[in-house]
Amino acid sequence: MTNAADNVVVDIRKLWTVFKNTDGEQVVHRNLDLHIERGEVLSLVGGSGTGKTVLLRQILGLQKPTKGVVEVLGQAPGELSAAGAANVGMLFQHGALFSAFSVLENIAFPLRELKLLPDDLIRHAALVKLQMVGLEPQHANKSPSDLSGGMIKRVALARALIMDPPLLLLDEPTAGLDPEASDSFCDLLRGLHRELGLTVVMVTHDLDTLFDLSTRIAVLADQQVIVSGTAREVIAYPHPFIHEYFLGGRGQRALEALHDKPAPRPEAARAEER
Ligand SMILES: Nc1ncnc2c1ncn2[C@@H]1O[C@H](COP(=O)(O)OP(=O)(O)OP(=O)(O)O)[C@@H](O)[C@H]1O
Repeated sequence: MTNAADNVVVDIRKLWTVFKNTDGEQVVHRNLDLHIERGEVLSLVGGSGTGKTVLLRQILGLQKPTKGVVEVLGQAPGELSAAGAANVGMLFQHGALFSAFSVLENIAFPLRELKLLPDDLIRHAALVKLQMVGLEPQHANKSPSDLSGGMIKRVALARALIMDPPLLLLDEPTAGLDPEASDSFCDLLRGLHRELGLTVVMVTHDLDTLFDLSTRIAVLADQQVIVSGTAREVIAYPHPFIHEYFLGGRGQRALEALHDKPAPRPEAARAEER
């Protein structure tokens, strides 16, 4: 029988994040707990400055907690070996492609940096990922400047997936995309989550993306996760931020769309039913 703890991909316990600035100390996270299980698409929402991006950076190992524990698959992310760092893929908000590199060189970059595989294998792996994100082989030699916003996101996603990470972090995945490109990128993410059995942690301000992809939503306010659950559970929680965020005009419109379709569910739960 599988122990519930074996399924925990991200384990955050009693996390404190404190920055020293000109006005003194700023406490961003106070005793924050968050556990994310295999197969979840966990979305972080919260007001500006509540520490969503800092939390993603801590899961990626780019920033250390002031106090407390952040573990990915049982290890502190900052202490992972180069091969262990392959456990986490990150899609940055603006794609963050290298402009001097071709599409294929961008996708291959993390694998090339590892210096473990010969060039032809790296090229093959990058071409597989190009196809996986819905791009054609003829896009391989293009420069990022020749691509649309939607295509840049796809290339950045292919690069984030090049090492086959079990955990994918998404920072505003649909920001800057028009509604059609945004829907199509959500469809791609949903398909990859299902097919690859990924665990996903996402920060988004876009309510359509939030409701479309999340299996669980965690709300950051008052330096903590004040509630986490399905969209319906979170919206029912009495807190001024939640009221303003979800029940304002924008939230109401997204909610009406939500009522028309079934809630997304974790891939792990679906797999157990098979
Ligand atoms: N390296 C740093 N040094 C000092 N302060 C920082 C640092 N990184 C983040 N902060 C501060 O921590 C707070 C949380 O930042 P963060 O970027 O995580 O917010 P956020 O929830 O992602 O906000 P937004 O939704 O506006 O992007 C902000 O007040 C920010 O100025």
